[in-house]
Amino acid sequence: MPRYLKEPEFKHGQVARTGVLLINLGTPDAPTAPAVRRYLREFLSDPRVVEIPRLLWLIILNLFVLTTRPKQSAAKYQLIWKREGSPLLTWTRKQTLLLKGYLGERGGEQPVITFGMRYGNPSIAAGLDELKAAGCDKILLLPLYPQYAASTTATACDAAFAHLLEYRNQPAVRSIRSFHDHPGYIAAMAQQVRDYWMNNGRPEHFVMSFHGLPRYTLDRGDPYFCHCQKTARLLASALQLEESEYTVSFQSRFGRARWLEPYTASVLQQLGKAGTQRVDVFCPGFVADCLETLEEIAMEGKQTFLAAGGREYQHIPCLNDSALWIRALADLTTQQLTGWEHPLDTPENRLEAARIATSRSRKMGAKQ
Ligand SMILES: C=CC1=C(C)c2cc3[nH]c(cc4nc(cc5[nH]c(cc1n2)c(C)c5CCC(=O)O)C(CCC(=O)O)=C4C)c(C)c3C=C
Ligand SMILES: [Fe+2]
Ligand SMILES: [Fe+2]
Repeated sequence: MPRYLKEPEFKHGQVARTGVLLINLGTPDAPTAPAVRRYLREFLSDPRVVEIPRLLWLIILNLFVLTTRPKQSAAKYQLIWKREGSPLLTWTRKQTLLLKGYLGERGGEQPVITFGMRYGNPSIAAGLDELKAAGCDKILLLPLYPQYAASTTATACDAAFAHLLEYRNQPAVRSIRSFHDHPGYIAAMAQQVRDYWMNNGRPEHFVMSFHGLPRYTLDRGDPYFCHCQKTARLLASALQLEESEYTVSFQSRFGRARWLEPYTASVLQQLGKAGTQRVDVFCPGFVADCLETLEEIAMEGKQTFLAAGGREYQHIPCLNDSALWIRALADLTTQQLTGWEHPLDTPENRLEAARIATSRSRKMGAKQ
């Protein structure tokens, strides 16, 4: 039964607020095979992620993928797991706290900020419930994927909208579709890379590696590939790189189908074979370091490049908690919230709400 049939949700005297829900992919609860299996089951059962005929895929998923991959992936997660937990979760939590602090420093009315994960914990539903309990009647969804893909951004919004089916008193909702060309995001990445080069010297070749997608997504109209190319072009231009000095590639291929090309592993192999002295790899599509950057790029990528004959390999960390990135997040948020005032959010109504709240708490106090 939908929850709204059971619960009256209208609270008299509650002051309306604005909420921001940061959303990321999610990660297993522990680096163990059972926890990774639970996570992969939820992730890979999403029809937005694997678009092959349902029945066929559920058979493959249950008979082959979930019987072998959890153990292999858990071993990889063990290599990158931190004392506080999964890097993706800890960075997302830190970004949320820093954004709160940053907006707090700007003064004025502050939105309520929290985060939710599309798969695993804490969920998008829990994040929305938290915002609702705080009295938010306007909610901004901010999926932390710079480039739009149906398998990431769209499914994150789907999950949020699906949870709203449970509410009687729904908030107004806005969502950020992509920020692949946002000047603040590009500037933050350019600074991150420049700082790295200042401390560690410059490479002979620079690789920008994005998460891959099946090639059919491009044919079906997903803008992801084009968003990645635009991000790469803007970042290369901010770094004043010539076209011959960098390569754009796609990592994390899953399954046997053709994915977006060139594949990062092939690019690293070719660069190694060509005797490149030093390659630096940066992952603009990930705003937080995670399994795909810390294991696949920093560890596996290095092995691939060195085994092919390359000399030196560096993985440049993702934006994580860098100052310009938190500022970019604050700008993205503020730009969306500006001009979204509630028509009834007048000083008179706020005063009225405060009066109701005060008289109610006085009555409660008298009872005790
Ligand atoms: C940044 C954008 C991402 C896109 C686009 C994306 C598409 C996509 N991914 C898979 C399969 C897997 N991805 C896995 C991990 C993973 N993927 C992203 C981001 C994107 N995925 C992140 C941030 C992570 C890391 C999560 C973490 O816990 O650190 C995994 C799980 C690990 C493994 O077993 O390899 C799978 C599987 C598909 C099929 C897909 C698009 C169709
Ligand atoms: Fe992925
Ligand atoms: Fe991977």
